[in-house]
Amino acid sequence: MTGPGRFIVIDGPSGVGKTTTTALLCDRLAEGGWEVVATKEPTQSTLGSTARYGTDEYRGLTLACLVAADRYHHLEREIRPALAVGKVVVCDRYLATSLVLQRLDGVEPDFLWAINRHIDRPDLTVILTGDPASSRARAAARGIHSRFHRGGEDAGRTENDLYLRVATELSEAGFPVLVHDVRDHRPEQVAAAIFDQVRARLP
Ligand SMILES: Nc1ncnc2c1ncn2[C@@H]1O[C@H](COP(=O)(O)OP(=O)(O)O)[C@@H](O)[C@H]1O
Ligand SMILES: Cc1cn([C@H]2C[C@H](O)[C@@H](COP(=O)(O)OP(=O)(O)O)O2)c(=O)[nH]c1=O
Repeated sequence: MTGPGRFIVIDGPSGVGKTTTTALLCDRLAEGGWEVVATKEPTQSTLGSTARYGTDEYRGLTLACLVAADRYHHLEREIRPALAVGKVVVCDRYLATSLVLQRLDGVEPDFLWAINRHIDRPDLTVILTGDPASSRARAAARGIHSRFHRGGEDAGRTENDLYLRVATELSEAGFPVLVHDVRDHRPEQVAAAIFDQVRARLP
């Protein structure tokens, strides 16, 4: 339960279109009269910036705990207060990112679940998947600051496959999950498809 508001997460591989989709989805929700908060992880706090720009310095268990700490801070300071007053919170990256990237970093899933045990369960987690070559190329064109996203198409395929596995894992843990393959669809088409699913969960 997340209070009177609704908590929606958009997650998936780097370059797949999370940020673009989040913005378009928020526009549609706002047009529909909902009060919307668009947010992302890592956050812009000191903890979040350290995680986002520190993936060469911080690794494995250290990075896993850092992003989990940023997540709890995010929940306390931003997400829960917005949900408490009935807003729709749309968050770009959340638990699924940790289950994928920290696992690629050698951290055991049990540990990841344990340190994330007290986070809020989103009303819907949307996992975007797509052609790994396209996603990696878009991420590269935009500029890459993360150690996890420097690999080429093969690394992109591994990341994409792991998101599919994590989608199943989240479902089995009781998280409502929607997997959406972006294919060669335009961002507006992706947002429209997701909007219908999100709207069905709104008050
Ligand atoms: N469906 C799409 N088709 C073509 N280009 C896209 C699509 N979605 C996003 N892009 C472009 O790809 C790049 C990465 O998108 P972005 O939303 O930042 O991805 P992410 O947040 O998942 O890393 C951006 O330049 C964006 O304009
Ligand atoms: C939320 C999160 C981020 N991170 C780190 C590593 C990621 O590469 C980075 C995400 O940075 P970000 O700038 O969001 O990447 P992109 O623009 O490609 O979506 O933050 C984790 O390692 N685990 C997490 O759970």
